Amino acid sequence: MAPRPAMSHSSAFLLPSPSAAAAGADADGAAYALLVLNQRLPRFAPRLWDRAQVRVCADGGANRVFDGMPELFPGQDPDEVRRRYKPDVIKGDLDSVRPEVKEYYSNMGTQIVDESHDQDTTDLHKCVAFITENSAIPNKSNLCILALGALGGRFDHEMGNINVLHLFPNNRIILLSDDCLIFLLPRTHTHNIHIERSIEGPHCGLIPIGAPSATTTTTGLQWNLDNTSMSFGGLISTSNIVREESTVVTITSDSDLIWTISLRHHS
Ligand SMILES: Nc1ncnc2c1ncn2[C@@H]1O[C@H](COP(=O)(O)OP(=O)(O)OP(=O)(O)O)[C@@H](O)[C@H]1O
Ligand SMILES: Cc1ncc(C[n+]2csc(CCO)c2C)c(N)n1
Repeated sequence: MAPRPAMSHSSAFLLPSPSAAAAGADADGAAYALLVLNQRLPRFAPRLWDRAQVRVCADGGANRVFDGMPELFPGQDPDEVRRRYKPDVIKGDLDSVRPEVKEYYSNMGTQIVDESHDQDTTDLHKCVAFITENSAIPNKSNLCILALGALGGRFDHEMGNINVLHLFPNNRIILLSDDCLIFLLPRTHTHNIHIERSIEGPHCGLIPIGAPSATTTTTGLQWNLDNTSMSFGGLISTSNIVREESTVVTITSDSDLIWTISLRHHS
């Protein structure tokens, strides 16, 4: 295979360290946009909210912020918590956000974008397009979109969410739940995935969802691939494990692949 440029990946945005918490950017210069979907908020939602430079709710995701943020701070006044976590934008076909939630945030200055005329793209798709097309968002070339609540729910929604990764292969988008994260590894690059052992692993998978792969090569895994082909109906790499001594997993493939890794529950 022709040599290809390297792309680095890190889940350091999930670390509880205060040094990573400088609003909007981390040590590598990555900037974050937070996208809240219509599923229960993961426990680390407030941490990611504080680190993001823009916060967008996909339709019913606004209900989850309204109801869920106060639940994550049980000793505190719910309205005070809600004022701290005000979305910048609520966007979608707006058939799931409750009227009183829409009004509450609208009165606080949240931008409400009604796209109910478009019944051919999902709310996640609409929100990713909004972020990538919005010229007011700085650091776009380093921007990583973190989508909360994208996994572990209805299977059609999950597949729609994974399709969005394939629709925007040139944007960094990470789908998250309480249990795992996933992102796309474009075939144009070789990938160096830095493993944050305190928060992720060891279980992982490498899956050719969009198209079969004729050749994939990895290092750092218990079951590495060595110029191996993968396809549905043949081999796909599930229930793999990051080797104990590996700080980096490397992956090169002729096809776009999905990388997934488990999240640890104490983080
Ligand atoms: N159960 C779920 N599993 C995974 N993702 C979900 C789930 N529910 C919602 N989402 C995500 O949150 C976004 C907003 O959800 P919402 O329920 O507001 O959408 P919706 O378009 O009204 O869904 P539908 O009409 O298909 O039920 C969806 O586009 C999807 O990306
Ligand atoms: C072939 C086909 N299948 C399903 C839908 C329905 N759909 C897809 S995205 C969406 C919006 C959800 O907020 C809806 C209703 C369609 N349009 N075309």
